[in-house]
Amino acid sequence: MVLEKIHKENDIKNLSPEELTMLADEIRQFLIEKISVTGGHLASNLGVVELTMALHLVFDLPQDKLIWDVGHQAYTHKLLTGRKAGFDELRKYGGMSGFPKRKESECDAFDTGHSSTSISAGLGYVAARELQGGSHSVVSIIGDGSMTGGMAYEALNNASRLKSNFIIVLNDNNMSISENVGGMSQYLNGLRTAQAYTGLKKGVEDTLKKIPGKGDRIICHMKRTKSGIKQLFVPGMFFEDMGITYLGPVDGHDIRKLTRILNEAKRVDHAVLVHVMTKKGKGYGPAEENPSRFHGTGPFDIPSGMSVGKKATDSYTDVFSKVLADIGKQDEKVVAITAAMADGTGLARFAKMFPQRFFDVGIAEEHAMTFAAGLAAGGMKPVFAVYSSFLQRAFDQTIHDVCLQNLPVFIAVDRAGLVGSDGETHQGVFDLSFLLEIPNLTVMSPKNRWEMADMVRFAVDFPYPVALRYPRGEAYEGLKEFRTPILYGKSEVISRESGIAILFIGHMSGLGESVWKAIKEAGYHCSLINARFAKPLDTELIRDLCRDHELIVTIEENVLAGGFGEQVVQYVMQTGEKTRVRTIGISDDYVEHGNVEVLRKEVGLDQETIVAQIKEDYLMIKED
Ligand SMILES: Cc1ncc(C[n+]2csc(CCOP(=O)(O)OP(=O)(O)O)c2C)c(N)n1
Ligand SMILES: CC(=O)[C@@H](O)[C@H](O)COP(=O)(O)O
Ligand SMILES: [Mg+2]
Repeated sequence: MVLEKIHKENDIKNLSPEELTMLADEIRQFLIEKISVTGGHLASNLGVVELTMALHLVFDLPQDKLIWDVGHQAYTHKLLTGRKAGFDELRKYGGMSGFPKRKESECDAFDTGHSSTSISAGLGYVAARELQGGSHSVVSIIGDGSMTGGMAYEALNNASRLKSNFIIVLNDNNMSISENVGGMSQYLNGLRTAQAYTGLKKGVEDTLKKIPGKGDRIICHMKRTKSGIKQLFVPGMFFEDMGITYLGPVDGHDIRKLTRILNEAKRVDHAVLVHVMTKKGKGYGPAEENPSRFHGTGPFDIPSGMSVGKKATDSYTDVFSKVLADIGKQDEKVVAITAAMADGTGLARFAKMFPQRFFDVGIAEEHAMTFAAGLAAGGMKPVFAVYSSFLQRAFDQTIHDVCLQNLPVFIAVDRAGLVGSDGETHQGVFDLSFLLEIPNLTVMSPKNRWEMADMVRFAVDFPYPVALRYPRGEAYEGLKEFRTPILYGKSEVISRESGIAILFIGHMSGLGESVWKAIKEAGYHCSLINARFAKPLDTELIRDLCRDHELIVTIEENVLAGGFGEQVVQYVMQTGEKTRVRTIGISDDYVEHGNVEVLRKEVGLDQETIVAQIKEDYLMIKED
């Protein structure tokens, strides 16, 4: 096995050309076997095996810096930098991350998880090198999907003025998670197909050259003109016109060609973009046929590609997807927007049924939010479905474009709460904090699958900005018997007693219910309340609880700072009531990757910890 010769970075440089070919095959086999067990981002990784090998052959790590965009495609990089053993524990709690992590290896130059950051980070590294007089290479590797994100263009705009080498590798597989969209994607397509005209170009150039005295001038003029024919002579004009040298396109599965072009790129004394064409899912039939399905996958059966494990009941996303599609049939004003997450958010169903009213804007959350605001101002009912952690990108637009104008945009905040194996970059644990501070915005969250359906209907018709937050995974099926209509700003009383009150928000329902049962079994009086709205707070109910409860316990899967519980604390303090409030949530830290149940226990969002805390608090209250 050639892979066994790789123990650390740069070991790959000792291999013969034949061994390199064998290594590429072995890496693919290794990734397929490991990911079929642990799950992970398979298709993107299979696509960049040779590209990563070439980068490791040409550059010296850790001195040279490789910056991976998103970072979901860095598995081969991990393998080539001595982390083979980590794949058994990939994305598990305490195990190896699925993304580059500086704390994991000095060969990981920059932490990522969200898209379109690599060119900015690379430029920062270049500026630091210039200021400190270094001579190492800096290489940002960005996919064509990530090139739809605004940050990439902001960075390119800056990169054009560089006076020293900076290499941008554009890994173009013609795919985002789903099919890539938009003008840049079309442009790259054009460059790929222009490749086919190389022979024609050469022929035209040769013929023109033969015109005595004038041929060279004509060619020169054509290269300078703005006309479309220039494309024939200067591929990558878009980049070239910005002052960024364009090299390629090159076959991303040919190690020899890749190393040659990367060495060429190293010699450029300013920013240079190397256009590499790869195949997402390369080397594994089911992933080549359906790269979207294998973009991020759970465990699967290798021969068939079928998922293994139990078929989950409907997730919150499934409920959202079905109800929205249903609403779409009745209300032609409803339009749906995604920032490149049609499958993940469940909007693919709506897209299929109402293609005219569906917009995939690319990985452009900021634009998506303002686009939704425009749609609302123009008389439509926009629903922007977005993962909680990616919504962080659109914070200003939520305030400036949506809420300041009080426009009826429905923000469907998926993956709110702990998401699990993607880790720190993807945990949706900040949205309550950054949404609750925004005037005019209503924030709600459902306790179970039925309430999810009711809330989607409520939110679509709500005439002002509204965010509906719900988690990744199976929708809770408990508390089914409680289904009172959703009333603006009103919570739902599940059990009203005295003494201790448990006030949960959204999917903390199951945990809240079990804590409530345990507290009652321990002999305490205890009320159980489903908050439903994090904003506005149901102040009437809270005031009422304060009359005969000594302790209110809030439970949320969000950071405590600025979260739901803090709003309750603040309100109770302002009323001057003596009731104590204990806030349960995530403390001031990032939560790493791992199974969600394990993570909940780690952060203290589990029955045992909460019950112990309540007993301790209550005892203290009684002693006072
Ligand atoms: C800000 C942000 N929005 C959405 C995502 C989800 N996401 C992860 S990878 C990906 C597609 C990236 O496409 P590309 O860069 O072409 O890489 P490929 O998977 O094709 O290798 C998307 C949309 C993200 N990581 N960050
Ligand atoms: C890398 C990335 O950002 C996405 O692929 C993400 O991992 C998808 O997460 P879900 O599995 O929750 O859809
Ligand atoms: Mg791509």
